Amino acid sequence: MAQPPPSPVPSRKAVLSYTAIITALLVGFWTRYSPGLGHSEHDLFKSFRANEYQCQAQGYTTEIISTDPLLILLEDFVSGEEARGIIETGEADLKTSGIQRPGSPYSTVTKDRTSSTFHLLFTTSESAPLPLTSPHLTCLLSRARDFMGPSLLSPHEDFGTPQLVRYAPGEHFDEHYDWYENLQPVPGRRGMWFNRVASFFVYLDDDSEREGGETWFPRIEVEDASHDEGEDGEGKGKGKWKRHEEGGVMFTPKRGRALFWVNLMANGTGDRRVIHAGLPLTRGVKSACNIWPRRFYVGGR
Ligand SMILES: O=C(O)CCC(=O)C(=O)O
Ligand SMILES: [Fe+2]
Repeated sequence: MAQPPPSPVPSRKAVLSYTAIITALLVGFWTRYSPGLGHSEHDLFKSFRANEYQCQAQGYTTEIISTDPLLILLEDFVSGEEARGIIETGEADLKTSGIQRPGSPYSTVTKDRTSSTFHLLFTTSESAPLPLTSPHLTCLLSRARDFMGPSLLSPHEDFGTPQLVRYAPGEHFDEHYDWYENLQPVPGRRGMWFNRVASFFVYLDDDSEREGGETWFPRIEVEDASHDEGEDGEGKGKGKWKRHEEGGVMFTPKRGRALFWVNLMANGTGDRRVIHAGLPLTRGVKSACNIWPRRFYVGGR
């Protein structure tokens, strides 16, 4: 007897295999070619936390300290509630930062400012990665994105992993750059590279006992405040910043205060003028948050 012709309807097994293959291809394509995490801070916020926490509008002020390189001082950039939430999110994971080596987040260190020779960078502070699922952090990141605007941080670029840092008395952070000497691979995205186009350094706590711990930019000069002491003797910086005796400008930590600066020059190379340090904390505690917006490059170093 003749065999019946093969059925034109694919078997159940075949349909399942096709579906599995197509899904794997789609996932692979997404992982490799999707542009950054994009609005991850908004998306994560919306999807996980919308019913639990609403971002509050935050009226902050700005003061341009330097236009070239661009360095801006922000006041009230984070609310007390957000600052407390961010500290709570990261503090259980704080670990001694220790000595950083090449390839680590701070791979570009020069202590003598004239050579680009690698020196070991020393920080005695503690640090912890901050998960993007923290609602307070996502509110801050979305404010940071709006502050930068899409020409400096395009919608498909992101903030990588923000970091909580904490200093105890005697702790400091040597002079360093936040940008990398070489482009870094974007984990999980073959062919995608990044560098830290700018930095936000946000002070998160207030400690009436605190002394020291200023953030110092030795190569950014401001007009000498001593020419204009004013009635309070605080000079033009009004207690927010002042000239360092060895040159450059240093900023006093205060909750809500933040520094924003641009790390990369127009041609994409790191700007050596934004070298900075965390001066030794002599009393109290200092907690802050690093946010490093990433510029993406496709196709290699
Ligand atoms: O502690 C400071 O004032 C600066 C810290 C810093 O620059 C960093 O963590 O990258
Ligand atoms: Fe830094």
